Amino acid sequence: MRIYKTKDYDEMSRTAANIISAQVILKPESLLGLATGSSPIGVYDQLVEWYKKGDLDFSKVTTVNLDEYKGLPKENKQSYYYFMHEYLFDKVNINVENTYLPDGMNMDSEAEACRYEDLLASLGQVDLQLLGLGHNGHIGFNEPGDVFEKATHCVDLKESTIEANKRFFASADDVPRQAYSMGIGTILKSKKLLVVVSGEGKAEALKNSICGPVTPHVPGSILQFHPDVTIVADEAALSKVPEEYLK
Ligand SMILES: N[C@@H]1[C@@H](O)[C@H](O)[C@@H](COP(=O)(O)O)O[C@@H]1O
Repeated sequence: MRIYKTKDYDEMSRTAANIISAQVILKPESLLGLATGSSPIGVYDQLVEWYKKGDLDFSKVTTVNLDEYKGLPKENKQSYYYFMHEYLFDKVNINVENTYLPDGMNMDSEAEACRYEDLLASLGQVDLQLLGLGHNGHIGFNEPGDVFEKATHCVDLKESTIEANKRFFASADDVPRQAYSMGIGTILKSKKLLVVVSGEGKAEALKNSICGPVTPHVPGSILQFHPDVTIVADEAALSKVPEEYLK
């Protein structure tokens, strides 16, 4: 596990964007795993800026997203489909036919989970998966629980996640109660994982993910078992991680 400590959110975003840029430059036909939430917005902004300068070409890139709210149509501004278009897909030269997310409007949970997992399998190994970390240690929408979910599944969101994400909605009542998410097993199949974490509010979850026991009660702790993980986090997020882990 490599850990890069940055001064703040902006430096975190630039550092992670550099890693993604290197991936796309070295392998233009990369399969990228993408994430949503406030953590990766700065990364996408930076990638768009470099694209506009002519430094990046996304024309051969394919993308898969970690998760999507169940029940939100694509045109809903809080859907992850909308988010990805707003922050990245509509701003770079990616072929949108090569961008994939779970279909939040498929109400048949089992069918949608199978469809997405099969689709992922058909696309092959993800070269680099970008991840954020939830306040309760979740990755994707894999909430703390008694088992690590292997494959894409429908998740009942925890109250703490609904609370954390309600800032994007008019009220907590508007936050969907369920979501589709890649499983922990799906995420671990990626060649590389790149995790961006910012702010004091994530310090406990990040410490538990890096230094704590590997347990499904802290889904992020599974990162310790992946052979190629890079964590880019700011000082505030790393404030509870002992120095010896940062060498
Ligand atoms: N499903 C997303 C996750 O993929 C994200 O990593 C997490 C953290 O979000 P944020 O970056 O906004 O703190 O929350 C959401 O629930």
